Amino acid sequence: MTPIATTSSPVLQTATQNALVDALVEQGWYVGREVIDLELCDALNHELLHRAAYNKLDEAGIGRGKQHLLRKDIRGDAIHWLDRGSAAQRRYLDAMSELQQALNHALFLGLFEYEAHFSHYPPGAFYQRHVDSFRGRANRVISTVSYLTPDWPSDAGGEMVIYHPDDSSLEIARVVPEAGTFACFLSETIAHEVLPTRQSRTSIAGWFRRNASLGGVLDPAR
Ligand SMILES: O=C(O)CCC(=O)C(=O)O
Ligand SMILES: [Fe+2]
Repeated sequence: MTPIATTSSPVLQTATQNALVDALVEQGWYVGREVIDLELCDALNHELLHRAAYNKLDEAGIGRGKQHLLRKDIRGDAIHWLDRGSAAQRRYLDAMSELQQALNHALFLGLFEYEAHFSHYPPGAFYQRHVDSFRGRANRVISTVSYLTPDWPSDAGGEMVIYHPDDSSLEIARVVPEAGTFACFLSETIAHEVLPTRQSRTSIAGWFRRNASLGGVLDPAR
């Protein structure tokens, strides 16, 4: 009889974590293909598509707290914040907290929290060029994106463009949003955008944060 496996394979291999840390230090960004466990991507993808089909997503906006605005001309995705509500979410968030420890250990970043949301971009949706954190209010320190759609066709659009940290008009990478691919970059310095997608596009965007609360004013996560 085959013994039943008691441990599942790691979501992010140690070698991947090491390569990621090196790339962040050297260039401020990392992209790896086939690095997130595909079974996990599949489970997360189904959860997100189910929510999309039953209208259980919120239209995404820009800005946080009281400055939150809906701007379809800037971003067209619909989201759901991860809440540990499924085994797949828990496995993903546990892997991100392992990555948080590795980043803190190697880079002394003092990251203390991770927030993440599912994103569904319907056909035609995009997210214009932006940075995820504003200088001087560096609560979001490192951005992560995991892609969930299997077999992304080469003519489907929806790539994430990464721009040069010193020249935000200079394109340095184009990331195909295919299941298994994981991207990670410095939230304050790396501008990026999502090109218009021609088919439904699924992902999880997340941020390792530092606490930026000042003078007793609570810094809202969202
Ligand atoms: O989905 C992506 O490729 C990037 C999404 C993004 O930039 C964001 O949600 O801030
Ligand atoms: Fe972003």
